[in-house]
Order: sequence, then structure tokens, then C-alpha cells
Amino acid sequence: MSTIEVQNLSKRFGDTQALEDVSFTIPDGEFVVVLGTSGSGKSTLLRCMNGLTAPSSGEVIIDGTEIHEPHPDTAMVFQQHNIIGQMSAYANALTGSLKRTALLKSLFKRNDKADKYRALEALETVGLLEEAQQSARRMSGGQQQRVGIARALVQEPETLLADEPVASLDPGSAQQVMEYLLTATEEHGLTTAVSLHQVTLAEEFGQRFIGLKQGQVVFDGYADEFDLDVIEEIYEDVNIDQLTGLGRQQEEDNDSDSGTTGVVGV
Ligand SMILES: Nc1ncnc2c1ncn2[C@@H]1O[C@H](COP(=O)(O)OP(=O)(O)OP(=O)(O)O)[C@@H](O)[C@H]1O
Repeated sequence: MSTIEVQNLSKRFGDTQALEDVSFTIPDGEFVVVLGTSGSGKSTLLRCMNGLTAPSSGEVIIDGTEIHEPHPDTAMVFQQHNIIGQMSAYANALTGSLKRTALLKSLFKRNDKADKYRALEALETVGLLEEAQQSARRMSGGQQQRVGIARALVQEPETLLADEPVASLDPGSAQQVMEYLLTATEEHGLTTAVSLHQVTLAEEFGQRFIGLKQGQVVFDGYADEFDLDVIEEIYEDVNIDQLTGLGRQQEEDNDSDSGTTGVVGV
């Protein structure tokens, strides 16, 4: 676990103010959902939190150390999981140990026993132990994303940053991946921040919510305060019924044969 302090963080890309004076602290072991419409600054925030993007001003401090480059104890999960299709789930998970094992050693499969054990344990955490030897290319998008999470866990991180990890998945797979992210956070004692488009998923899994609008924090609070007013504030110009699934529910009520779910993204 680690404590992440974001202090007066701003990031400008040319004329675009992607983040403006963002400050918050995530204590050890918290599972935080970062919400906002497209372009609100979610990816930029997570990338700054891992030192992949340099802030224009302000700082990110992890366990008392200011971050200027990717932190060895922080792992990232991306929307594009970049799983190697020709390799098994197990071999993909094992590549998470590359940071700890020399590249050549790893390529020649000479990882030490501890790495191998960690890879299997991580696959178990994401519910894929039985599929360990399955070729990744034959797995569904959701399973591949779970392999991506396993690979991140093999790094033995203290912090997990997931940038829209379910954006390209169908609602059922998105739900499963979120469940495994939460399990991984609890089982591995992580501090986790996940950016999401889908409000319904955020409501289901989030413990704390940070809402971004045009690069600024417009909400920072816990589940008991995360209500429709807050959602409206974050998604000012978006149809609230649609966001919360209420609109979808009405459609379902009108058409009982509909096979849709209430998971809606923007
Ligand atoms: N490398 C870059 N160069 C120029 N502009 C950028 C760059 N990265 C992000 N931006 C701009 O910064 C703003 C915030 O982008 P960011 O990707 O952080 O938002 P987001 O909330 O993650 O959006 P999405 O949900 O669509 O991924 C946007 O206006 C975007 O166009």
C-alpha cells in the first residue's frame, strides 16, 4: 500500500488546459474511481500520477517521494491491454516480472521460481488459473484485460492505476473486470485509482469518487455523498437518466424482450 498526494497539479498541452490545480490525497488501501466526460483530464491525471506525463506545475508525491518518472512500485493497466496474442496467459503474466528480472533472462524463460509462483497467484486472483496455458489470442477481451491485471500484479506494486480498463468491453465483461480489480486491491493490499466513463459501474464499485470537469476537481467524496446532484455536476450537459441507467430501464420496461443492461458509458 502507498499514500498518493497530488498537490496543485496542472498540465497544459499547448492551448489546452488538461488539468488545473488538482489536489487530493489517497491514503493507503483506498479504491478510488476517477470520473469525468471525455476530455475532462482523467488519463492525464493518471499518467501524471505515474510519472509518465510531466506536470506543468504542482507535484505528485508517493510515500513522501516526489514522482518524476514511472515509480517501480506503481503498476498501470490501460484500456489497450497490449497482451501478446501468441503467448499463453501465464507467459503474459510473467512478463510483469521484467522490471525485476533481466530482459534476456526473462525471454529465455529463466525466471526464478518466485516470479513463476507470483504469475500463477496473480492469474488465480483474476480467476484465470485454469486458463493459464491458454493462448491469449483465443481469450475474450475481458479475459485479456484480466491477464493485463495479472501482469500488473506480478510487478508486486503498492499502487495500481487503471486508465479506463473497461472502456472497450461489453457490460458483463466490464463488470467482471471491475470485480477482479477490487479483489486484487483487497488481496494484494493495493492503493488503487481507476478511471471510468460508466457511472453505473462507478456507483457499484467505487468507495471514493473524484469527479473531473474540464481539468478541475468538481467532486471528491465517498459513496454516501455520491448522489444524482453530484453526477449532474460532473456530467452537466449529459442526460442523467441515460447515465444512471434510468432511461435504459424505462426502455426495458417498454420492451420486455430487450436484452440490454443498465451499464451506460459516455
Ligand atoms: N499529448 C497530448 N497532446 C495534446 N493534448 C492532449 C494530450 N493529451 C491529452 N490532451 C488533451 O487534454 C485534455 C484531457 O485529455 P485526457 O485524455 O486526459 O482526458 P480523458 O478524460 O482521459 O478523456 P477520454 O475519456 O476521452 O480518454 C483533452 O482536451 C485532450 O485533447
